[in-house]
Amino acid sequence: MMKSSEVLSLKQVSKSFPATLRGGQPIHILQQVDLSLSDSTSVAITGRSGSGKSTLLQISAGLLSCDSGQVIFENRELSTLDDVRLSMLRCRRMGFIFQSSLLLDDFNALENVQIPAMIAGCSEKEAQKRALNLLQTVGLADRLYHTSDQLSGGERQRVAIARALVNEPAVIFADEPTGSLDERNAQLVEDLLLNLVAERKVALMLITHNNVFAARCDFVYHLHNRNLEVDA
Ligand SMILES: Nc1ncnc2c1ncn2[C@@H]1O[C@H](COP(=O)(O)OP(=O)(O)OP(=O)(O)O)[C@@H](O)[C@H]1O
Repeated sequence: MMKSSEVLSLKQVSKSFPATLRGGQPIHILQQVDLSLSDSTSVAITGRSGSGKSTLLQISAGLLSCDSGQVIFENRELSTLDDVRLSMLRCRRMGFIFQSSLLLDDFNALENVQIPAMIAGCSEKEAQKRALNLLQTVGLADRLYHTSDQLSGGERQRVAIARALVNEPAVIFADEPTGSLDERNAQLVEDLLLNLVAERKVALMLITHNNVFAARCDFVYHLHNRNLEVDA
């Protein structure tokens, strides 16, 4: 078996949000959280609504800063990077999938996948080649020229998966990727994501309320009382 290497590591990460009401107390969301994520590995984070799952994902991706602790991504501590470097790192090394696919309305499926590759520095030809290949992988070879409004919810989410992979990221952050899908499409997206982790040696951080999907991941953590507990 091939040895996997660490892609992302959180060390003693804490985060509070300031009180929104005058005189109120800050809300402590995360307290000294440790987490490690390696390539070809999937980690699911579950927890009740408001427990801090999305906050944890945003901190892991450098979209939000933590109050204390370290977030180390491919040997770089995110807090040491300026906004431009952080954006380039996100664009080139991280893929994102959210509950809603967030496709660009004025562009077709092929362009939606191709554009992030061009932003990352690929030539138009190379970007199109990658996009075509990925859209075939997610079963959308016959939907290349459909715009967002001409695609079903499940198809849009599969375009979002192809888009997340186009720059060959080290990690995919998926926040409730099946949350708005019916059972059949959710199953399709689950299978696709987990197969891609194995095939493309990518790491997956999955936030989900779906315990069955979570249980298919290599590790399952439950966010409770501001920290991660191993799900028994
Ligand atoms: N910018 C902010 N300012 C103040 N409070 C915030 C902010 N962002 C999130 N929160 C609060 O932090 C808590 C955790 O939010 P978060 O979105 O991380 O939870 P979650 O576990 O992902 O929830 P859900 O499952 O409902 O999506 C919530 O109580 C939320 O109201």
